[in-house]
Amino acid sequence: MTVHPAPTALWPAPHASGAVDATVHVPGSKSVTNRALVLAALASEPGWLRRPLRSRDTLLMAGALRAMGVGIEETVSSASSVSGERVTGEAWRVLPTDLHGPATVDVGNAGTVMRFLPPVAALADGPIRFDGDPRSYERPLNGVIDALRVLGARIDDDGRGTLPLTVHGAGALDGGPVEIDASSSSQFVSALLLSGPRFNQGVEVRHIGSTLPSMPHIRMTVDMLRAVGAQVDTPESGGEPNVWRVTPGALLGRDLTIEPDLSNAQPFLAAALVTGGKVLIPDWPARTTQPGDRLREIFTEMGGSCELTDYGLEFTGSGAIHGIDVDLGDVGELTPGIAAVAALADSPSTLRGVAHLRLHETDRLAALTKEINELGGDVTETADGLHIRPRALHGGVFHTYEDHRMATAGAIIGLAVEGVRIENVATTAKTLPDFPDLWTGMLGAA
Ligand SMILES: O=C(O)C1=C[C@@H](OP(=O)(O)O)[C@@H](O)[C@H](O)C1
Ligand SMILES: C=C(OP(=O)(O)O)C(=O)O
Repeated sequence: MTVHPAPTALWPAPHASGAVDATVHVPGSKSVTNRALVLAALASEPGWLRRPLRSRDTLLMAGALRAMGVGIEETVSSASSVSGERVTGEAWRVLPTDLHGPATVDVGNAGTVMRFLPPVAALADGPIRFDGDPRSYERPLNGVIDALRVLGARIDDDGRGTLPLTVHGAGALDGGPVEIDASSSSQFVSALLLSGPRFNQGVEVRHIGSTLPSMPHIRMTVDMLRAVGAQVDTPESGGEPNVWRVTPGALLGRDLTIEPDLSNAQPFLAAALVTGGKVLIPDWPARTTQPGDRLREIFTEMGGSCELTDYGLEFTGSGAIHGIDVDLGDVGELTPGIAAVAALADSPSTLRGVAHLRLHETDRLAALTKEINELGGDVTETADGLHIRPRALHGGVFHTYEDHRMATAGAIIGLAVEGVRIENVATTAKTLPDFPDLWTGMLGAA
């Protein structure tokens, strides 16, 4: 069993003594696993998730669905990997049921749980109370709460548009058309679409805000809905801009093998870039809606090169790291890792389009600025991102603010800067509990 440091412990981030050369098996995608759990729970027949991510966010999702009556059995099974190999791993069998309360849901600080489940709870029979970490009280939920009320749900909250709240499920929801401003989180749109097939009239979601972040995650929702038999009309399929329509209907139970989490592959690819080494990520999908796929292009522009084969993605650093000017609005969750690499580059970087990161696990723009600058860096916040002017950095404590991606960003810097100590590396358990072991394993292989 892996022993992780106590939450407040300082983890000495390993310094790379040479170029890394490693194969890293990255566990399943958080975003795919949590969507697959919701869709399987709403289906009209049992389904399978193979190689699901087992982390805090996905266990909270599974726990919440179980609390509403869904059966989720954890077994070990054999399945085909993306590259066609037979691999043995965990599998979850999901047994849908009539959802019911009373139940209490702990969302932790998982955006996917706090946004995707209130619409599910509206379909349950009985009260479902939602609560979570202190930070979950600060993350916006108004888009989901207001929309559900328009669609016919009864919700008790304290009027701030955040947790805690109770959804008084009536066993069914009218559904129909609704307008929302999803500029603070794409998860508002995904949440309403995922449960939409089970609403009496389906749902028509019209986004009326100025910007809409994380479009690949909305495409992931649409693709996964279609894969379980839902009919979804989107702007991309000839519909109106910013309007998504889901037709009411039963969902199929599927047998789904979960892709590796490409955003969690980021620190390992960054290690190849920073050390001028080589990292192979098996099972990188040839086609995916995961935002992490953009790393092939972004990290290539920053100095690396990559080759996608049937086996996976091989990423090679050249020894040089270049700055970048990039809009990350579509792929905001990649920002901390890109900022870390940019702080080590040979030219300045501008990261744009990510104002909504101030409402993520922590205010990521403030946290990255403070922590990189405390190591001697020169980062300034802009209205919608960061300016990063690389400078020689020194060791010190890198605080993580209970944000998994801050911890992995600090580890990237630690590869190149001696004496970086990460506060609470255990926070990576949100999506990648094995991070410390995978990281030292990668370096041990160097
Ligand atoms: O739907 C999803 O699975 C996610 C959507 C994005 O949220 P935002 O649109 O709130 O950034 C992303 O940052 C988050 O990590 C996962
Ligand atoms: C923003 C993130 O998570 P969440 O699903 O909690 O929004 C993230 O993982 O970077």
